[in-house]
Amino acid sequence: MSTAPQLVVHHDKELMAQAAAARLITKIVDAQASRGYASVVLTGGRNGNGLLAALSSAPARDAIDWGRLDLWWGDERFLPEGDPERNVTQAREALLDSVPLDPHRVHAMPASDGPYGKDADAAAGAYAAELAKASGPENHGTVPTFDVLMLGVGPDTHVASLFPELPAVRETERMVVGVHGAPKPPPTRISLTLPAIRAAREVWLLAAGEDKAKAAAIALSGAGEIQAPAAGAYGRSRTLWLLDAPAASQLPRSLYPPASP
Ligand SMILES: O=C1O[C@H](COP(=O)(O)O)[C@@H](O)[C@H](O)[C@H]1O
Repeated sequence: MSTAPQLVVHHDKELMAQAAAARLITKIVDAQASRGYASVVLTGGRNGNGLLAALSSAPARDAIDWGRLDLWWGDERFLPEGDPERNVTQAREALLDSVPLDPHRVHAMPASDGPYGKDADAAAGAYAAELAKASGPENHGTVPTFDVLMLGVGPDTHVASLFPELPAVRETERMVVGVHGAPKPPPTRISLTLPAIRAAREVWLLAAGEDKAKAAAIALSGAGEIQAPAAGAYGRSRTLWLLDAPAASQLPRSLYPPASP
């Protein structure tokens, strides 16, 4: 069942990143207190990396027990290990290299020079198997019930590597797929599918900057998920759109009324 999107609009992207980082710290600490561990799905892109950089400089970051945190990725650009355009490389630079994570709990998606070579579909299958292995009886299927799954929203409404109208956004069975012919470079990618995204307790969509305004307005105005993949991303218990004012500037007034005088 879909959860209705809730919106939080911050003044600018720096404030949005800091507030989202603080929100994430609280979620992780709460999950670790109640269950012993937390699981988070990271996103690439400017907004996702901005959040990680803000988390890196947040004084409260050490409230997290980094050794009991599982990290997964929503998508990856299928490039060689260490390529500066890989989402995991950027996440390592922004935060991961500076905190004491358990390497066994950092589940990066395969690289194009890894065990599956250039076969993105085989690499996607392997990641699906890794997710299935981590999914216990308390979960709902072949992916763990992530505490928080974050998604950057592209200017074309793509989320993860689910681009409008491409086969990956139509996938209903597989949890992870190889993506071919993506309109944003690189063309070959690996992505969680909408059914995998919807396994998360909370899905947070991050949209900052004027170039995201149209995408946010389309996705939040009843568009279909094939044409606007962001419209199909929701969590089991919460769907949260975290925006800055420029990204919220084209939202219908019913969703984001002007501030009271
Ligand atoms: O290529 C990607 O783009 C999206 C959005 O990135 P942004 O820079 O426009 O915020 C990102 O969410 C995705 O993970 C990434 O692979």
